This record gives sequence, structure tokens and C-alpha cells, in this order.
Amino acid sequence: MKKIAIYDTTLRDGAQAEGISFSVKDKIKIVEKLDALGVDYIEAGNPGSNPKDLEFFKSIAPMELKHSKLAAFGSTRRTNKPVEEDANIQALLRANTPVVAIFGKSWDFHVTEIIHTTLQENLNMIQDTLQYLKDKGKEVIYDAEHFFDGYKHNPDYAVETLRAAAAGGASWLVLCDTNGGTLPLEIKEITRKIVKEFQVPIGIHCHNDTGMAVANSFIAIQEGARQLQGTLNGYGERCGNANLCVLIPNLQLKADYYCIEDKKLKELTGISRWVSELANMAHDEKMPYVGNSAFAHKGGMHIDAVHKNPLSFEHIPPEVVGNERRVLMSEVAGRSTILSKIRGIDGRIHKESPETKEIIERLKSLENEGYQFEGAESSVELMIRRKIGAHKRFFEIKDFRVLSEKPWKDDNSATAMIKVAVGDQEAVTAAEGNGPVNALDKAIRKALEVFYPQLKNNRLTDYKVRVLDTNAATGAKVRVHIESTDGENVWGTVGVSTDIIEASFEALVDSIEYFLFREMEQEE
Ligand SMILES: CC(=O)SCCNC(=O)CCNC(=O)[C@H](O)C(C)(C)COP(=O)(O)OP(=O)(O)OC[C@H]1O[C@@H](n2cnc3c(N)ncnc32)[C@H](O)[C@@H]1OP(=O)(O)O
Ligand SMILES: CC(=O)C(=O)O
Repeated sequence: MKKIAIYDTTLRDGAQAEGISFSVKDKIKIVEKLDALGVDYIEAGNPGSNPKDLEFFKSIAPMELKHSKLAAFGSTRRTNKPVEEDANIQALLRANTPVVAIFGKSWDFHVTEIIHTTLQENLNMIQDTLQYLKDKGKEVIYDAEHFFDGYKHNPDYAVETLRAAAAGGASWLVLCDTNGGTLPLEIKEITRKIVKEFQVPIGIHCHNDTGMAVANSFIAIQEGARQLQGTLNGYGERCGNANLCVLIPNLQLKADYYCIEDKKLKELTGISRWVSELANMAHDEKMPYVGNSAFAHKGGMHIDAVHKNPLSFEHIPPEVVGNERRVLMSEVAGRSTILSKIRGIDGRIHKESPETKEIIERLKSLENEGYQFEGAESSVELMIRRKIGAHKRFFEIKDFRVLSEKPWKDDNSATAMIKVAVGDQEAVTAAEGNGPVNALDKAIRKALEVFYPQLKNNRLTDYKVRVLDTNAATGAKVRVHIESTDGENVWGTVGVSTDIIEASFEALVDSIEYFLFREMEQEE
């Protein structure tokens, strides 16, 4: 197995993504996670760029990393200026990291048109900068910015820039597809030539502007690149960088490369989701390997086959990357989909039992009415319980009323009144809320907490409304999905109606009933 050095730049190129800004504390937490994951290099920021990155490097200095080497990132010295007088280079030294990554120009067009200097001065800038940092005891990695575009326009000059970096003492020469516009076969051919020509090991850094960053990085590794640069979840400038959460498993599970310890692969899904929370970005459900849908089966025939043998529709066991199989309830489900759920409630029922057929038909007819049970498996369980007579009526809602007030107040703009019955006792309560659904939620809980005090720990975490037939305008049916938690478990329920309050009410009542069932089962 060939070792690939993993170079993570989530904290530098990842932070150049639209919508992402990590605080110093976030950055420290991400360094800790990446170090525990076992990546080889962590490019943690650009100290010449802003005071936050400088503060970060100061704060991280006393921390000892177990595995990773920390890198500070910056450009070659400015034109016609001695390197020791360059403020950015001095900031790189102050960052006090064992590794410094320097990017420089490989494309002649950039040299003359963007940094307005001569081709020779650019070569001097590269060599001087690397030599200076190397003499200061740093490991220096050279990022050849726009290398592939440069090579396509003027291959001799692009190669000369790499020679200047090698002469300056670069430990790696990293070929960058900075504009992300190069296609895999071009990457393959160019990387092959460069790997042959240089003794210094080669790295690859790809952007995703053609959707090829993963494919381009993979093919460069196959052609002999031995350092892979990328980011968690593929965050990065414009369309992002090569996604390490996809590339690491591809390299390690599908090709004969070693990136991180096998047991650490199991942490990948958790880290991918955790970092999206920290970055305040929705996690991409469709992301290969680590997305919520990566091992979610919906087609009835697929589910039947997966129950018989998971290899039938899964390219790897989900646990290998810390993900899990999900079986989705929907109109395209078959009896096998629902069977494990039914048998969890009543083990005597089997695939050919009439109840199984009735339940699947009911499920499909509800989906036809607008229900969607993906993410609302708790409503499915309650529906099954009602169908097979395994349902318990914990409470009955006798009556409710909701009033919205005008003029609007910032808080508590609505009031809900509710009458519930538990056994032969009745209670009437009222609550104010921030809008009618919030008022209703509070009123139901207030009423029921008298009988079921354990409901105090139970709360809503997400509430989504979807208009189903937009042509019907304000008379349209809506579907409400809610997610609830007791602090430990999370469950989803659904309600559908032309009345948003009623749809919300249905989902709320299912959520509370489901919780009470779970509590009852745990007590038994
Ligand atoms: C491909 C990449 O992702 S490279 C990294 C890109 N990342 C960033 O730009 C984020 C961090 N950058 C910053 O905070 C700022 O741009 C700074 C602090 C580095 C520089 O800010 P300023 O000095 O105000 O310059 P500004 O950003 O306007 O322009 C960039 C300057 O860098 C010069 N430059 C660009 N690339 C290089 C290079 N490889 N070597 C030397 N100088 C370079 C440009 O010529 C320009 O200088 P000029 O105005 O004298 O022509
Ligand atoms: C260095 C870098 O981020 C790039 O060339 O894309």
C-alpha cells in the first residue's frame, strides 16, 4: 500500500468559501479533530491576511499535536523587494509553525498581467522566498498556483518555476488546478510528466469548478502524486476544493493507498457532519460516503434485496465510514420495507400476513394524499400500531382554540386554549406563544405535563412547512414535518391538512404519543 500524505486546508482554502468564517475557537477545535483523525498536514491560516489568523497561531502555539504538522500559508515575497523586508513573510515566521506553505505563480500570463513583473523576477521570488524560510528551519511546501493552466500555455516556463522551488528547498511541489477548469485526462498526462521529471515528491490541489476535483485528484494520485490537498466536505473558494471526505475512502477502500488508520475511517461521517454544524452550513445529504442519503434505500425492490444481502445495493458497508443504513418509508416501498417495523411491534406478523398488505396500502394512500414519511418514521410506527390494534390512547384532545392577536407584539403574538382528557380526568389550559403553532405546542405540553411530567424534557428541534399544491394558493394543502428530542433521541413526525394549524397539531400530537410509547416500553 502506498502512503498518501493528507494535507487538509479546511481552515485556509475552506475558509475562502462563501458563507464560511471560523472563529479562533472553531479553528482550534477543528485542528484537534483533524489531528485525532490522523491527517498529516493542517494548513491552518494565512497569518499575513488578518489579525484573527495571527491570534489563532498564537493561541495554538502551546498545543502539542499527536500526528499532524501545522502549516502557515502565504505567497512568495512581493516583487522587487528583499524577502527579509516582506511583511507577509515575517508574519509567516511569527506564526511559528514547523511547516510553511508558499504559493507562487506558474502561469506566465499571471506573472506579466497580474503581478506585473518579469518572468525572471518571478523565478527569483520563488527561489528566494523558499530558501529564506528553509534557512529559518522551516519545512517548506511549494504550491504551484495555476500550474495546469500555466503548463498548457507555456510548459517550459511552468516547469522552470518548479525548478526554482526545488532549488529553494521545497519538500513538496504541489500542482494546483487553481481555476478548477482542467479535465481528468489533462491532469493525468501533465502529472505523469512532472512526476517523472522531479526528485522532489509531487502533491495535488484541485478546485471543483467543473465538478471534477475528486476525479482530478484521484487520477493525479494514480499518476504518482503522493500528497493530497483538500478540505472537509469540499469547502473552498467558488465551487470548492477536492473533498477529503470522499477522496480518503476512495483511495483507501477502492485503490491500494493508505491515508489514515482504518479505524479512523469510522470517524469520517461524524467529523463531516460536525464541521458543517460548526461552519453553519447545511450538511450535503447526497455527499458520497458521509451524506445522510449515502446508504438510504427507498425503492421497495432495493430494500427487499438489502434485507437479503446488503451487498446487493451498497458499494461498501456504511459502518466502515461511520455512516448507517436507512430504510425509507414511501409510496415506492414494498412489504419488506415495512416488515421490520411491523415485526418490531408484533413479531407474529410476516410478509404474507393480511395486516402487512393493509399497512403498505394505507402508507401509499397517505403518501398520495400528501404525507411524506421519509424522516417521519415515528408517524409510520403510530400508524402501524393503530392498524394492528397495538395502540394505546394516552390522552384525548377534546377541543382547542387558537387566537392570533393584532396589533402584533414581538413575543407572544398568539394564545391557545386546549381541553384534554386522560382517563376520566379532564384539564383545560391556555398558553401564549410566538405565533399560533408555538402557542398550541406550549398549551398541549402544559396540559399534558400534569399527567406525564416526563414531557418536560421533550421539545421541538425543527419545524418545516411545505405547500403541496401551490395552484390552490392560500387554500393549498400543507405538509408539516417536525423533529423532536428528549435530549438523547431524535424523532420525526408528519401532519397534512389544508389548515396549517391542524397539520401542525397532527404532527405535534404524534410526536408526544410516540415519546410516551417509548417511555412506556423502557419502563416495561
Ligand atoms: C489560489 C489562492 O487561493 S491564493 C490565496 C488567496 N487567498 C487570499 O487572497 C486570502 C488572503 N488575502 C489577504 O488577506 C490579502 O489579499 C493580503 C493581506 C494577502 C494582501 O492584501 P493587499 O496587500 O491589500 O493586496 P491585494 O489583496 O489587494 O492584492 C494582492 C497583491 O498580492 C500580489 N500577489 C498575488 N500573488 C502573488 C504572489 N504569488 N507572489 C507575490 N505577490 C503576489 C498582487 O500582485 C497584489 O499586489 P499589488 O497590489 O502590488 O499588485
Ligand atoms: C494554492 C491554492 O489554493 C490554489 O492554487 O488554488
